Amino acid sequence: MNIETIRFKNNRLLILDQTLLPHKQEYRTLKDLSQVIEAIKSLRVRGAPAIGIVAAYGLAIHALNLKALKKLDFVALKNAAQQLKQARPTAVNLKWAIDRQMAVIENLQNDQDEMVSALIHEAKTIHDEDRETCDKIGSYGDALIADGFNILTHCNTGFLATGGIGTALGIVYKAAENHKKVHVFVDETRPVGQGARLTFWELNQAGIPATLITDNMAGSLMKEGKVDIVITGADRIAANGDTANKIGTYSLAVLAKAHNIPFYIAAPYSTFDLNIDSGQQIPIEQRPKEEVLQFWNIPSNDSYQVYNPAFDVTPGDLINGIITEFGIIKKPFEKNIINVPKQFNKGDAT
Ligand SMILES: CSC[C@H]1O[C@H](OP(=O)(O)O)[C@H](O)[C@@H]1O
Repeated sequence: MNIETIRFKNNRLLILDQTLLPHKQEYRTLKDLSQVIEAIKSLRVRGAPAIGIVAAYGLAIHALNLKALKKLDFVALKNAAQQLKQARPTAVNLKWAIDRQMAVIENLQNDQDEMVSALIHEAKTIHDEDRETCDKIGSYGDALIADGFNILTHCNTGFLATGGIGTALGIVYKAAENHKKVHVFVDETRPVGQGARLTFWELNQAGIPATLITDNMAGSLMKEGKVDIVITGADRIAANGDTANKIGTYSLAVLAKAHNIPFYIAAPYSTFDLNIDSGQQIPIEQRPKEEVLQFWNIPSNDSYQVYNPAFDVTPGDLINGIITEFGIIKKPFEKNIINVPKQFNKGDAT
């Protein structure tokens, strides 16, 4: 796939504007901090790893702009970092990437040029690492995919959501690359339609067989025995394996359990938040009511009640395993998640 989701060249940050897909492929230059924050909030760029990467570049762009105005100092960058972290509360990759950026300039506060080049370099490193991480997740996850499998997935977890081939969808790409005949049931993923607009588009671009379904069809497909495995992405994973992901993921996990279908999460280790013990502590983003109303062309009204959480939390006991760049983490998650970097050497997928 040679479509670039995020491009940083000659100190310019461009993103493929995902709010226009699949109808238009248009790049948008993000020239300053407010444009980066707007792009993240409005889902022009979205997907846990992708928003972390763009936020990291965004802080570097902000440092360049401040330097040109002779206003660059550590405190100004700390304020900007806080604003970026608040752009979307659930995906921990955003906080993780920004904290990484702030850590690299912690001891460079007296040298503006050093701070700028360190921020640019670290953002590029985060981007390159994610590209490699996606490849590893794809390879480990491919071990779960048999020839002829029907895979059901939710939301978008492909190259549009990451710095590489993707997480859950990256596994589909790897399986296809390894000449496995796979087919994907794509949940449309209301209300924003990341599945219908983005995943369905990615898979058709790649020539991988895909069938678009509405979210309420998943259960009957499973009952008819048409789904071999469910794999989704994640936005934040607690130390006990409880996982926040796009709204509707929990329903899929319950349905998969009821039909004895394997349910896996695919995510980079940067999506784990070991500061929280369980999913109850994961902040869930509440999004504007208009996202639901506009689908039916219902004009917004202050008196209308609309419930629109962007994510839900799937308890670890409904998850068969978590596919990461270190391998597939199995239960007991409480024990195995914290030991991941030590426990898994390359190729130790279990
Ligand atoms: C690899 S992307 C992870 C995650 O991000 C998406 O959320 P959003 O489209 O709101 O950014 C979705 O939950 C994906 O599973």
